[in-house]
Amino acid sequence: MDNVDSLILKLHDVNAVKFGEYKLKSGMMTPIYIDLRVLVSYPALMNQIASLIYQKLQDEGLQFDSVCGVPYTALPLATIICSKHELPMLIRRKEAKEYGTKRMVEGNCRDGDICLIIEDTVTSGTSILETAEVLYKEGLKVSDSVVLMDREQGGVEMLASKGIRLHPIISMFKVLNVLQAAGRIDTQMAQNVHKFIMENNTFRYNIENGNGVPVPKKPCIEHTEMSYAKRAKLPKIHPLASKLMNIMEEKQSNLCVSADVTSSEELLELADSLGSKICLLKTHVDILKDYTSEIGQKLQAVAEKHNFLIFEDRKFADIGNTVKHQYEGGLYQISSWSHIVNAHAVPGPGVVKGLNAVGRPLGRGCLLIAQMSSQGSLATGEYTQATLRMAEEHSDFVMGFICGGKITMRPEFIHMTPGVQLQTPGDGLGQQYSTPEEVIKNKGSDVIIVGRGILEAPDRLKAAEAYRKSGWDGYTQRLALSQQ
Ligand SMILES: O=c1ccn([C@@H]2O[C@H](COP(=O)(O)O)[C@@H](O)[C@H]2O)c(=O)[nH]1
Repeated sequence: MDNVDSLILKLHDVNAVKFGEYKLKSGMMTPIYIDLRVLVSYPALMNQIASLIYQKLQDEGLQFDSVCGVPYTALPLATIICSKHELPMLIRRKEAKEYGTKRMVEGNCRDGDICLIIEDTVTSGTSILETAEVLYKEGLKVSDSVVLMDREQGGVEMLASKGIRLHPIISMFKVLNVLQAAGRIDTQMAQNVHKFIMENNTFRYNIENGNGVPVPKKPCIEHTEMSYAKRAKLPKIHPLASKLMNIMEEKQSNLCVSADVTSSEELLELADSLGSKICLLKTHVDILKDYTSEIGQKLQAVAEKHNFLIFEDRKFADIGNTVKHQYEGGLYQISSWSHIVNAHAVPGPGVVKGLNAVGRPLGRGCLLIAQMSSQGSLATGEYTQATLRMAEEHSDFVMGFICGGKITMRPEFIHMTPGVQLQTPGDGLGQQYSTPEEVIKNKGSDVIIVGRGILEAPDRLKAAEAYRKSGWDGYTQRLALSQQ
């Protein structure tokens, strides 16, 4: 068990994480409450948390002149860190003294100094912002803040809109997964809390200017549709998802061609001839009868020429150590040429950790298979929900999903849907088809994955254009509908 997992269990033991009906600072009722004020009674826990926070600011390479803990819970944590590592500390007063200097900040500081803010729990981010505003009045700058628990309800986005990067250590989804895995809460409870978090974001994006406006008093449950271009700029988006969304907007294409051909020559020819119509090319490299190691490099050159990304549909599904080898080595050396790969969630988070170890240093991304297009697929219901939680916990590498339609309201994740054809309902082998309009406009997916609808057409280029147009029309209509 890693450090964070054991900490979550200890926090649950001391009642710092509780389930029930509680009221937040904003007035919002919540089924999960994080109460870290009890920590002062547990010095060993205080030290463990202070070490984790210090580790985080080291890992992120944060530069600062002083540290300030948001009063009151984070104050002793900041004190432990500053005392142990001999860092200058500032104390923000909550109320001015009636006498003496009447300063709101205690400690020595110079104009222009950078102050790092430490917080215990973030919901909307307003407590950190209030502290930053007091520090600004003293001439200090605040660019970063580290928080132990992020309730994932819009704090990161709200602070980013005010120029403060928030670095969370533990997400609410991590808490739910660890407690569920340890049998401390049941699936029903995990699902209820998950749903509450997803539906109660305190930050609403302003469609007009792409900036956000905090709405701390009123939960935002009506999720407005954002353009791919706006989503590409979100602070928590995976860099590859951002790149893909920019490509989609630029080429007006949400079409991924599934290049299920068996000769390398045909694969390269297909990539080159359809390149201008697509945002993504999906491969099954193991069906090529004549694969050689140059194919990957040649495909990359075509991808650069036409500005699309490559997605090897490898569907990894083994333990972390094995998928690491499968991704990096063997005949295909997939990590060296494919921007995106996908994985089943069935082995548990180890599969993502293994792929992450190879792919993240190379700037690669991963899609989790949350649902499948084939008849009788077992990837439904609780499995899909658990996949979603796994993605949320590993969003530094997981950029989205293979799914039948939108499965999360989080705009950072990209949804890609296979089983798309304009005419046929199925292929007699279990494949089930929907139209681009159904998938993009009605079901809220982002990318259509089309294989035989294009490959078996008499004129592949003409067919690709028909699918591109149909997918793009679905998207523009969806945007228009959400703004009515
Ligand atoms: O659920 C899934 C996951 C992946 N696929 C893949 O997409 C293409 C679909 O090809 P069509 O010719 O358009 O049916 C194919 O490569 C599958 O392996 C899927 O269909 N469903």
